[in-house]
Amino acid sequence: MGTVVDAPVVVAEEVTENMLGGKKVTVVFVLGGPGSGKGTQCANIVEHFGFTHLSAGDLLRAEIKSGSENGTMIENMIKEGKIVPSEVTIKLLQDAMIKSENDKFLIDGFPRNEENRAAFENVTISFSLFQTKISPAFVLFFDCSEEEMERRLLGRNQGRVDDNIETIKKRFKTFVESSLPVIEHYSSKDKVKKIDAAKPILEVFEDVKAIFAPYVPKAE
Ligand SMILES: Nc1ncnc2c1ncn2[C@@H]1O[C@H](COP(=O)(O)OP(=O)(O)OP(=O)(O)O)[C@@H](O)[C@H]1O
Ligand SMILES: O=c1ccn([C@@H]2O[C@H](COP(=O)(O)O)[C@@H](O)[C@H]2O)c(=O)[nH]1
Repeated sequence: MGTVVDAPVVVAEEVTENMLGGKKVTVVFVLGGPGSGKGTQCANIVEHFGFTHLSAGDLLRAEIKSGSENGTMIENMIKEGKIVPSEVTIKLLQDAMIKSENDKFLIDGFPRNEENRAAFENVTISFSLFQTKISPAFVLFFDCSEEEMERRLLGRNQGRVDDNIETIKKRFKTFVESSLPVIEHYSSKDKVKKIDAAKPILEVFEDVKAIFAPYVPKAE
């Protein structure tokens, strides 16, 4: 039998807030039901306010395409409207944030349940003798009726495996049971900015613009 050696204890000199890959990051969570218009509005925010858009769903779909060992599991979860284990999604998000040269991120469609939220906020990222925790500046919540969201998803026509009525119903159920509690959590901390997402795209963006006004990029 070999000798058992304890893992070295690394004592962090400092625990910082929202430091990642040597930069101070601003994170906005973009939440709302399936088809509420999160991706559409994130594209507008990127263009006007210089954020980088990280869609958790897009990262998971890219992971399937890449032939990763998690691909089949992720695809099955998406087809069932279920939530992929936190560690998989958080690793994809963190890697994308570290790789990016930007320091302002829209995290779209995550956290999807309380476990996602706690895992993301409690994860301690260590580099050198520093440790960091990341929490959102605020949560942008797109509020829309299921009737309208269903109409939009059935008309989206992007060939997604989950834009069929059977999976859409499951996604709505997951949203109500698992994702709304996340929004309630941040609401209790006064961090939620709610948008009426049933309005036409340009009108929704007018409301979004008012919220992002403090983030206008500096002129070069
Ligand atoms: N305000 C709006 N009014 C009408 N149609 C909209 C509006 N916003 C988005 N759409 C359309 O609805 C569909 C879904 O929008 P989008 O993909 O932005 O939603 P999402 O919330 O990101 O969805 P998912 O969570 O499924 O990825 C798209 O076809 C989009 O063009
Ligand atoms: O954090 C996440 C984000 C997404 N999923 C799974 O992907 C699909 C599609 O997500 P969209 O945001 O609509 O692109 C979603 O229904 C989940 O199955 C996830 O598990 N975790």
